[in-house]
Amino acid sequence: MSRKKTPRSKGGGRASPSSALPPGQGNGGARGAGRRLSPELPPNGAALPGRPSLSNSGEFYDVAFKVMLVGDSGVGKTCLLVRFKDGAFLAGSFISTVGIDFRNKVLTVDGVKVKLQIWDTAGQERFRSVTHAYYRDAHALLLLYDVTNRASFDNIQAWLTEIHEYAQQDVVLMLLGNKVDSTQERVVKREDGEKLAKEYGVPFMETSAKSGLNVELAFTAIAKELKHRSMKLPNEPKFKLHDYVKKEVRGSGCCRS
Ligand SMILES: Nc1nc2c(ncn2[C@@H]2O[C@H](COP(=O)(O)OP(=O)(O)OP(=O)(O)O)[C@@H](O)[C@H]2O)c(=O)[nH]1
Repeated sequence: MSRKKTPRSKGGGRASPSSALPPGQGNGGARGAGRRLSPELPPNGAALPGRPSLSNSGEFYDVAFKVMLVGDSGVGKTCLLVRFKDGAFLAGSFISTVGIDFRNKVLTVDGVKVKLQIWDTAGQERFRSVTHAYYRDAHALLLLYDVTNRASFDNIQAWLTEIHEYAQQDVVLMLLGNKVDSTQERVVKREDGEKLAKEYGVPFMETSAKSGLNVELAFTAIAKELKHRSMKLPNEPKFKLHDYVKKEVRGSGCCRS
């Protein structure tokens, strides 16, 4: 993914929220004005039962969901996505996202191929009107703050207000405190994040796009929840996202990076 994320430079046009791509052509950013997303992502996220689709990376998937990364500028949304998608960390000078961009990744969840179409939004205020339009189609939102930036944590309430205003009522939401590798610069305690998450009833974990801590877990947990919601078998026990996160989450500890 290019660090300079302008709608034009990413491939010739910002994707419209109501625009669309044919099944299996969604990878690689908000390209191709006029192509629509909706056929690929039905409202409940499920693909047609028994008819796996083929993503443009050549991978088959059974269900597809749209996930959005939101939070203040600089909290690490792009880096989190790049870490998850490519296993790499974007170090160096910070170039802010312009508008919105996306990447696809197919995960196997309990034997089911789940495609996540992950939208990376610009955190800067001036792009809010662009990103608001995308909330309504999102099945899940990962809301990030930066543990080294108090303001990004204080702004979480405002983000939640925005989410309640623009996203679907049943959207899957998770709060992430990113950059926990920066132990010296940390100003937001883990307990503060936990308390806020509890107050709003959302699952919480701390992450590091730099070290990779809990990055895979955050996306896997979301994928599991969405898959269980859309494909629950009659006798299957209900998947409990909060419990799963609590059980699986790894602390940053002193030396894990
Ligand atoms: N130490 C550390 N730095 C990080 C981490 N994640 C991101 N960064 C750095 O933080 C800066 C901002 O990261 P981005 O991923 O571009 O932030 P963003 O949230 O996408 O910002 P916008 O595009 O403006 O919304 C970059 O310099 C990254 O290298 C992390 O986990 N640890």
